[in-house]
Amino acid sequence: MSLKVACLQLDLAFGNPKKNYEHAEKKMKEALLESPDILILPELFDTAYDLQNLDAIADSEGKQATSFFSAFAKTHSVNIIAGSVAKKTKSGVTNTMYVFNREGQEVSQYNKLHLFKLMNEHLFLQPGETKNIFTLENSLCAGVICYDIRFPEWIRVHTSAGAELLFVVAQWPKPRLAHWKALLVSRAIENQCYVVACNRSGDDPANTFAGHSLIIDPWGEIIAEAGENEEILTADVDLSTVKAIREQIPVFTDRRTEFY
Ligand SMILES: O=C(O)CCC(=O)C(=O)O
Repeated sequence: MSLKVACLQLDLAFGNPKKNYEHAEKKMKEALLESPDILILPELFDTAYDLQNLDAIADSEGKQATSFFSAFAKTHSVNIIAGSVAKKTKSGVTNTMYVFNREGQEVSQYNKLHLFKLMNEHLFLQPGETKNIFTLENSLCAGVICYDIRFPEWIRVHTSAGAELLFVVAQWPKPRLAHWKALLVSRAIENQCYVVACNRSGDDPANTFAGHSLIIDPWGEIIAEAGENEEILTADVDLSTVKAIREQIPVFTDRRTEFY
């Protein structure tokens, strides 16, 4: 089965959820002109990296994200990986990915498991504790957030449970663009899965972001790559190739887990 995915590589306003929602809605409508099956937004698309002000600006219990994306998905009959949002809960703020299907139903919610100390996330955010596997269009998918891609064992937990399509949402800084590409291509090759990775563009007071959202096939070939600026990146992913490659080089059944 072939699915058209559309990564919305957005520039984000620092600490301004209202502006970011308005901009995201405009870009989501623009993306619909290409009739995608799945829209993907970047990490913390609502607040950007304004961690110091999260208490004031984070989305209380994710209510805004849930109502906005659920309605958009249903109205336009499109699946949405709603990037991630800063979700305020009684026990702190989480960096939370929401996923909605075409009917507007929430099919998954995931809190970033690995917090990135280099950008002080651990001082402002609560880490997640559960994995993120869900079904869209009868396909088993997984979703992770930015720094998570440096942990191959975490991705393997998802693909060994059957995920064939991995979504990555990020605010990955430009100085480590080479890592971004190498890590994503490696995750695709070793897990023999599609990787659809949506980064942000632009900068904030402390960082310049890399852009270069990527869509990679299960052989590790980059089938679409964005530039540095805002862009809607689309590609068709044919999930039958996952099965074919997993049969050709059966790494999942060849694993010797008794030794590791
Ligand atoms: O691992 C990296 O180099 C970047 C990670 C990051 O920016 C994040 O998780 O927000």
